[in-house]
Amino acid sequence: MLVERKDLKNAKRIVVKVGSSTITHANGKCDFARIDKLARELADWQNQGKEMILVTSGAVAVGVDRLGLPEKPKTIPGKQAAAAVGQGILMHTYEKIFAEYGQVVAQVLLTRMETIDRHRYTNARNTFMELLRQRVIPIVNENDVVALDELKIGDNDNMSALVASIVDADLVIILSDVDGLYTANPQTHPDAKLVSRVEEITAEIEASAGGAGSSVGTGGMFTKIQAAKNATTSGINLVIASGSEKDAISRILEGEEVGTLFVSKENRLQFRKRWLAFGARIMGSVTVDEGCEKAIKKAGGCSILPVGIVGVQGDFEAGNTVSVLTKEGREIARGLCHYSSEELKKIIGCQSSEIEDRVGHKAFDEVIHRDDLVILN
Ligand SMILES: Nc1ncnc2c1ncn2[C@@H]1O[C@H](COP(=O)(O)OP(=O)(O)O)[C@@H](O)[C@H]1O
Ligand SMILES: N[C@@H](CCC(=O)OP(=O)(O)O)C(=O)O
Repeated sequence: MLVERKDLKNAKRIVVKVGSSTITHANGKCDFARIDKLARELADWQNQGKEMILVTSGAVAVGVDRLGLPEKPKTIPGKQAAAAVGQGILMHTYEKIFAEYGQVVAQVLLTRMETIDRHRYTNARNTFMELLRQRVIPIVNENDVVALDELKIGDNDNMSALVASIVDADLVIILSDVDGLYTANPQTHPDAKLVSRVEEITAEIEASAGGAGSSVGTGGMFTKIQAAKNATTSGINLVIASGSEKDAISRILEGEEVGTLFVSKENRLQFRKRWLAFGARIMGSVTVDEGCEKAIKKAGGCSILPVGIVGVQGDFEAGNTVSVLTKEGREIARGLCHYSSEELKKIIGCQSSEIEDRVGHKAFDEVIHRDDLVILN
């Protein structure tokens, strides 16, 4: 069933991305009024039980201003130095303003490594989940200071889709200096029309997306379309709207027709399970006993606990995908394993309460959580 605007009211976990142009004035100084409104809206929705995550750009722009540079540096070290200066100012500003609304925030700096390396991916996910559990709003940016060129995500539009997939968000809202996707770049085509709904990202839509419209923006509409593609394929809806539009976040979450909605086609769980079943690289296997086999196969399904495991094969890391085998060696399921093969060998057949003593830490009670488990026919 295709998503309608009113369905966005049900979004529980929401990633909001703001571009440099949204939170800074044209001269690169912080736009406090805008940041204040943003923080107030996010804190208010958080108070109503939603889980909000902010992805914010602006470190370079703010750093350029603080360093008194005439323009954005062209060299990588120049940009990294500006980001190092600006990121602190950005966080200081958010921390102060969110504190006024009684909202605790956390800085999360990510690089592309967190997508490539499943161990880091899992670690990042665990940290996000813990922050959300403690009702903290994570404030995310790329770790520009250390991200090397080839290991850079490069833009926060793609970062917002990535964060949404890491935390299994329901919705991404990208706030920009433009009020959505137009049929052509509105800066060069004044008669271009706003598109309010996109069900399929066609070649024509991709062609209509040009580069950054402002001197501080990075990817323009192009990277927003890339983000929309990633999010919607992963089963996550995405809206692009204007950061200067009054109460844009609230109006979107109330189901109003604001900006452009990119509709997710796939059911998120199905997509993840499909990926697990057919896309992921199988790095090893765990053998389970009959009781465990029955438990994971019954309707609703159970997670795999250490007590049901009788064997571990291969050499894999926490976060890798593994096969689940019967004692006869038949593959009955695949799933994302929370523990490495080395750790698993220490907890075979034991109670979850013993994990910490045997492994030295306990990230999860489950070896494979049922949400990360696909049962094969
Ligand atoms: N088809 C399009 N529809 C809307 N905006 C577009 C389109 N093609 C290019 N753009 C440009 O993309 C800009 C938004 O991207 P950008 O400047 O990077 O903002 P941000 O800092 O929010 O990421 C708009 O101001 C606009 O000039
Ligand atoms: N990480 C960079 C921003 C990169 C980026 O995507 O910028 P923007 O196009 O303004 O969202 C920074 O904080 O300056």
